[in-house]
Amino acid sequence: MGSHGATIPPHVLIFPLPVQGHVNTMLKLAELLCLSSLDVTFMVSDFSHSRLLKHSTVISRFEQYPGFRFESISDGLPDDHPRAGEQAMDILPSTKNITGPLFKQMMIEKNLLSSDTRRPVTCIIADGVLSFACDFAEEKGIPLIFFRTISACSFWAYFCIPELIAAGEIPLKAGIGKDQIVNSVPGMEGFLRYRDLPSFCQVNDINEPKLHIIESETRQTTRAQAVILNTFEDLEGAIVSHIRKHIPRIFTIGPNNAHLKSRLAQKESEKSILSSSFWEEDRSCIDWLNEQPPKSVIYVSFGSITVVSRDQLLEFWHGLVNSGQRFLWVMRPDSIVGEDKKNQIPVELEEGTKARGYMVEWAPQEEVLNNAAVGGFLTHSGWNSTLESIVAGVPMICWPYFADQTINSRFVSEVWKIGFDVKDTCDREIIEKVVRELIEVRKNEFMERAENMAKLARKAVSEGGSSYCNFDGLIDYIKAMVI
Ligand SMILES: O=c1ccn([C@@H]2O[C@H](COP(=O)(O)OP(=O)(O)O[C@H]3O[C@H](CO)[C@@H](O)[C@H](O)[C@H]3O)[C@@H](O)[C@H]2O)c(=O)[nH]1
Ligand SMILES: C[C@H]1CC[C@@H]2C(C(=O)O)=CO[C@@H](O)[C@@H]21
Repeated sequence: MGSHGATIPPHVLIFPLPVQGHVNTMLKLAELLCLSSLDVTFMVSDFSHSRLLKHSTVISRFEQYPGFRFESISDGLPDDHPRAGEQAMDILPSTKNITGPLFKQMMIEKNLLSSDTRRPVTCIIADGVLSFACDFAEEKGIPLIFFRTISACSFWAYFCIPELIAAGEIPLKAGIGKDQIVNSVPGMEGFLRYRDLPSFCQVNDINEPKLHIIESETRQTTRAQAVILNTFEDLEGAIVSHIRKHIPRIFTIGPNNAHLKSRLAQKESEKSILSSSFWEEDRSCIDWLNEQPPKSVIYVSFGSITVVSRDQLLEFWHGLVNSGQRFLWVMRPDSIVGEDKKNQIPVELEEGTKARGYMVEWAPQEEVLNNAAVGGFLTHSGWNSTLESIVAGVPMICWPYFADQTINSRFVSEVWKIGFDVKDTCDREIIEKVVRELIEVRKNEFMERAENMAKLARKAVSEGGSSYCNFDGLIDYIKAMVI
């Protein structure tokens, strides 16, 4: 680096779990760091990289930041692995056992990614479920910050797994139903039921590997110098204060999508939404939405991992059609599982869809949620979808599939009161009823609360807001790491 060393910025390596939701939010963090003139290397799996090259705008988007680079590495899974449904969890052992050693080898061979113009990595921001990155950082003396991409409420529930086990609250005792209130997660007494715990905690066998992987990854968060959470104080401050007793240095900087928008607006640079999709976005749905009345459409999407059986699909479909409301439904090509998936669709559903519905394989979701025609979101309660809906002021119907989603949905319905939680059922009568309630019967009440929450989210990421200030603090902290 020679005599210019002092002027060369810090170099941050960002390493997400290679899953759509994680990559989306960490790419937004990457752009935020680039806007603060830091050098950034984004480590992505070969599989995600090829998807991003094919379907997203990341390459053209990041061309404007000379300090940005991609590196790609194997996620340890075969190319034809579904990376969805039941098998989504395979990514944790595969990254630990295969990606971990490859990462170490790459970092050593590439001199910690240094070059004539770049410092060796000065700070690693790793996904909070990639503890192998922390092993490497400790060995080399590189500061490491964990970014756990889930909600604070789900992180805190995971953090309390040892207490939940010690209190005999997991696994569920024989003869006790899933509506049993759980008391070992401080701050959630009284409203958290067993069925709301993150799905990996709802085990029959205490030796279930999923439970222990997630417990171990979560507890190892304390090894980091600091932790980033994609949330904001007005939303989850009370829960974050419990976590701060164990991890004092937490930067709540979210919602990341709104934060990036706010900083870009200040710089008066590129204002469009960064697309980091692994699937081709079908923009025809925006034309369709533009022809619908204000707040009349229920948007349906279950994210990048959820799969449904044909029976479940038909229940949702009947419910939506019978509700008489308009709907835009994202049906990922790989999201229907089971032997009978090619069976014919009943005529009444085809007709109901032609009359009031529109289907795509993947949508520009943030743009959809911000379209004036959208009045509700039937979601799997992935954390990005939840925050994107909050920012857009769109109330939700939650049908959580797995992981953190089961607790996010409880917070949506019982704490923030901006939607319904229909977890564990998708009966057509229930779907029909909640869609009507959200879009018609109790529309004003839900809209008012959702719009208030959206205002708080925007305030958090505006100059002087909690997330805005915390992000400035994060940048100072990363700069102070460079000697
Ligand atoms: O048609 C679509 C559907 C989704 N998205 C985007 O894809 C992302 C999906 O993220 P998320 O809602 O978080 O769902 P998953 O992809 O399922 O996310 C995984 O990662 C999240 C963050 O850790 C967790 O909260 C989830 O439980 C986990 O399944 C969001 O940014 C959406 O805007 C699109 O752009 N178009
Ligand atoms: C595949 C799942 C393993 C854990 C990850 C996660 C988390 O707890 O950080 C949330 O949902 C999934 O994306 C990941």
